[in-house]
Amino acid sequence: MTDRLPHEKGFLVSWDQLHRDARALAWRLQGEAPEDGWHAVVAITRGGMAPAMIIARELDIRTVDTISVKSYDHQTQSEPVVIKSPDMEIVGEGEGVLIIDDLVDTGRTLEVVRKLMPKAHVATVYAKPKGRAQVDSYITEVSQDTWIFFPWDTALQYVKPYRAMD
Ligand SMILES: O=P(O)(O)OC[C@H]1O[C@H](OP(=O)(O)OP(=O)(O)O)[C@H](O)[C@@H]1O
Ligand code: HPA
Ligand SMILES: [Mg+2]
Repeated sequence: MTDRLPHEKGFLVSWDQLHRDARALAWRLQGEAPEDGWHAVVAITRGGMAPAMIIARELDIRTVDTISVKSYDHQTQSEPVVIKSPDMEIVGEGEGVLIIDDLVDTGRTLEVVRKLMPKAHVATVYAKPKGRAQVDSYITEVSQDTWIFFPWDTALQYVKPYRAMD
């Protein structure tokens, strides 16, 4: 995290916006489905779980699994590691499988996930330029110096009127 902050810009995503963007992604993925459809969704925990649920609902996919990737600080470990895998008997090499995450930033998380399921279709709701090549589908691109604030990390709060800040 320390190498990513501070960011010049902040992009605040509300639950409503996330729902709409995840549904837009589901619509796109429906159009990209193989002939016999997508048969499973794998959410990258934790941020991928909310969009994965919305997409699984829209595409009527009942087989939903998770993969957990832990990213370490540069100084302690340079490679993110998989600390929980999906059921490999179900996902195989990833054929007909959708891998969902909330966003791709540097692409390091997806690099590890792709190694495990090289034939899967990888989709994120948001994408930054550095990691874009790691995703097959996404909805909204933001610049590399933008930090995306997700609704589960934020809260509505009172703000002072402009005049009170003089
Ligand atoms: O493209 P990258 O540079 O690898 O970054 C993107 C990943 O980082 C965030 O997850 P994080 O590891 O912070 O965990 P979380 O989903 O549990 O919040 C985000 O949800 C992506 O999974
Ligand atoms: O822009 C971001 N927002 C939230 N989590 C993240 N993890 C990597 N980049 C981001
Ligand atoms: Mg994540």
